[in-house]
Amino acid sequence: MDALEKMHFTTIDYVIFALLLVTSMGIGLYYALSGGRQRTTQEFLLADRSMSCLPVSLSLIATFQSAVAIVGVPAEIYTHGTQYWFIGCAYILGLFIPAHVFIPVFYRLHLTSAYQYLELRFSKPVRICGTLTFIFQTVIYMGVCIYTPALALNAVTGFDLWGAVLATGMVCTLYTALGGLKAVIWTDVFQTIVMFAGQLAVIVVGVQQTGGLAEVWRKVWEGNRISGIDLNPDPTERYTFWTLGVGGIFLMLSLYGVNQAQVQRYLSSKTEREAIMSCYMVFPSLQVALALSCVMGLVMFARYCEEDQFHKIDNLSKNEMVLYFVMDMLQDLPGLSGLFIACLFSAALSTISSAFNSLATVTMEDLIKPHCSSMTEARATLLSKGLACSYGLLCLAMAYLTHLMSDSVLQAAFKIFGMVGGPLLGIFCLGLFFPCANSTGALVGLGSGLVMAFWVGIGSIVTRTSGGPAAVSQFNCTAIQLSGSITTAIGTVLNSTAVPTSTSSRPMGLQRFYSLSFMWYSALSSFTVVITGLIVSFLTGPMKKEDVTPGTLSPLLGNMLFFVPDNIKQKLCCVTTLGHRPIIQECLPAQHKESNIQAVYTEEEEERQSFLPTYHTPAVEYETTV
Ligand SMILES: CC(C)(CO)[C@@H](O)C(=O)NCCC(=O)O
Ligand code: NA
Repeated sequence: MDALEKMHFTTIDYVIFALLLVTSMGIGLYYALSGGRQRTTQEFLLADRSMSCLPVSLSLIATFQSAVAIVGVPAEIYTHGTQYWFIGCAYILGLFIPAHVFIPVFYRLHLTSAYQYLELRFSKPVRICGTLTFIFQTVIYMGVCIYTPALALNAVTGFDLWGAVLATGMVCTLYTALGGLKAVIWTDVFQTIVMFAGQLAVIVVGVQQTGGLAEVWRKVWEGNRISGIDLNPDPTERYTFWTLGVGGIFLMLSLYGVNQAQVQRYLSSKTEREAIMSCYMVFPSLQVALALSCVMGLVMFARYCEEDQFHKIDNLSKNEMVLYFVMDMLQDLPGLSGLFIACLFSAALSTISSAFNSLATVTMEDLIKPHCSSMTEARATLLSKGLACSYGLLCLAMAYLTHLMSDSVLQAAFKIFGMVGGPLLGIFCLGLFFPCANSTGALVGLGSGLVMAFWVGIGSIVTRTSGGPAAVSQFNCTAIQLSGSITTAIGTVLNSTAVPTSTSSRPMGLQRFYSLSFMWYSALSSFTVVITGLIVSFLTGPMKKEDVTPGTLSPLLGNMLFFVPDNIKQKLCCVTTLGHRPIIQECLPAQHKESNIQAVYTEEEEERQSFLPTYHTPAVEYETTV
């Protein structure tokens, strides 16, 4: 990059970028001064449980759509073709399952932190381990998120790297600490719109400058960027239909099903129905987000595939390409490059603000409150704000750590999600679907899931084998006109063979284990948790059905075991069916009868019943059957 001259921002670009920061601050201040003025933890951490589905859904997609995806996905498409786009298939089950499995249980238990569930279902130590794992995951992830846009901006425009990190970190900390979850959600809405607008603007101008849609299509087609579906079953191939469409489901579940940042948004919804609706509404928006970044990669390819353009971008790192493309193209259109920078930073801000708020929530609810039961609401709220600020500072420190690490940021994010998020997904599944799982099983399971994930994850980093070929050689669209058949033949081979092009022999033994595609990390580690958890539970004495807290098992359990005779089912998992409605029958222990940890059934019960065809029975039915 140093060889290339740095590009420059005009005043209007700076103004647009500043407007993003000022508007976000303004939203923070508005919620600091309106409503309940952020005087209770309910308002600060859960937006008074009053949100409707539209803002919640936009906020849900904003949380895990950071600058990492905005710069990472187009670079991936540019270098390897559109295979990655198949991750869109994973969104179907990846959102449907959270909506109908995780949301109902969490919402009805009236939780604040997702990890409260682990205490209700297992024990306090499990809750604390879950919380610490989440904190670990989020702290690393937010370092990558804040660093990525600053690095890209610095590489291409020479804009001060740490200045950008500091400015975004500070603004984000301030509006998060002042305005609470309401500010976080509404800034997410604003920032998501800016994000879409920025990407769309770049695509429109890009298509125009490349000579129109037909020309872009011709170039990407002849340049072999349109990948057919790759059904290669080899789990070490980085991206195939299986790693993306099936492995991706587990990734999505760990993010949209059990991650505190998302669970907190479901819980802030007015009703359970709104929470489920918001999860449904994520689907189209996430497809749009994916399509925008994939198309941007294609336009980028069309622009640089000519012989004389090729060198401009070919020697850049994957994290710098997109910004170079944007600045190169928009140089004569003042304002538009500013809009794209705003898009990049919007994506980053909306992710780290969610991180600060969810970290403050779990630290308060899971680590502090249980030990200070006498704390006043005012003190607790003040402390939560202090926590949000402290995590803001920690985020800056993490940005520095990321600086020391070098990897494609998209792969880095997926590895973090899989290595740490996967075991968390496993422990929630163990609790929801396996009544016999006990607390020891859960703890050992979580531990072994983490060990397994770190073993393969660190192994892949040390041996540099993270799943298949690192880079496919570039295809040049003019070269194809000259020797089309040869290049097409190479392309076909690349798309269909199991043999990594970079190494001549298949990795064997442990080496092969280390080269597992990172898209499988979530599935691998969550299965490890469930299987180890079950084995240890059986060895140490499975949980007795009377001891399982009501409302902590998935109501779908009965439906899923429809083929098992009722009496065995009852023995197996204390679930029985009454007509078509599964109920958790005999599990209701005497001590829970009037306990407040029983599932909460509100006046929306009726509405919910009509919304979902086969569902959990209201609390009344517990009483009649016990
Ligand atoms: C989480 C998914 C896969 C959902 O599409 C996507 O947003 C993504 O690729 N995220 C990468 C991580 C990030 O953008 O921070
Ligand atoms: Na974001």
